[in-house]
Amino acid sequence: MKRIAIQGIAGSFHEDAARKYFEDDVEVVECKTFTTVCEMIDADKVDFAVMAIENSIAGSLLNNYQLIRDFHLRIIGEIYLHIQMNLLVNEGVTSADIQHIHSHPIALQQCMEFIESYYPNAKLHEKLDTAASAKLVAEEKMINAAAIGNLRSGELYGLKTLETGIETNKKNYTRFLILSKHGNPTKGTNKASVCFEVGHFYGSLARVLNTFAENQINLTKIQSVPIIGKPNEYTFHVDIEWENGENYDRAIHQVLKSASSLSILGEYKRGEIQNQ
Ligand SMILES: O=C(O)C(=O)C[C@]1(C(=O)O)C=C[C@@H](O)C=C1
Repeated sequence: MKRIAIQGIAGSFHEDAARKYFEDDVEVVECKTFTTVCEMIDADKVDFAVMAIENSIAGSLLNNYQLIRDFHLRIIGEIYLHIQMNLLVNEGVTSADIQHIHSHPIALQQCMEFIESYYPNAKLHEKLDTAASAKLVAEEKMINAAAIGNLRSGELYGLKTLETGIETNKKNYTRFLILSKHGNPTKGTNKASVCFEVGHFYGSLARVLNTFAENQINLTKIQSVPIIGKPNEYTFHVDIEWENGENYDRAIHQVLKSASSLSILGEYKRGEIQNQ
């Protein structure tokens, strides 16, 4: 059984992602912060980590890009999870009783339309993860509060579901990266995450991007991450996909000539977004 570090506790979406990717062959190691997650891999206390990197509504988790670089972690895979949110309460609690709503900040953001329409006066409480909110509402036997999370967290902590599918946009996906300390060479890779820096002159970024295009490398994401302590300077993180591995190798060799630095954070098999 593989030991997997996640930020959050059992019942969180991170646990779902870990179970789905490793087909339930997991012992989840709960961590309070993403930094602890990275420390656990670094200290060889876990085999892998699962880390959210972006959500289709809330956007990228910029700090996680930084952590992956700081800890020199390898990206060995990815998984997309369709995120459905639910309003969870203790037995006997009705919608009229709800004055407080607890959840992860991104989960609250994903349900803002529902909250503003039905609970405009509720006090929102940001917690470390959705499952921790469900656990808190259950353990404290709150009778004027609800948690927002997945159905499993409700079952796990004994809450009932008052409303289901309360996310604003039904096409709500979170992409999770699978991280390890030592990347194992995998066969059949068709995607890579790389990061690079370019000089401050016109066309420097365009030249790198053109190199990918000229080699038929499909760019699926570009994210600039500020370099701390260097105002107006950025590291560019890109995700790229290819049909032919030779094109990828050639593109990387050519990019090395125009970027001032380049790191390959991982080569892996692209995850599929399953349309619901
Ligand atoms: O709180 C959780 O359950 C998490 O796994 C965190 C998290 C996130 O970081 O975005 C994961 C998926 C959802 O987008 C909402 C919250």
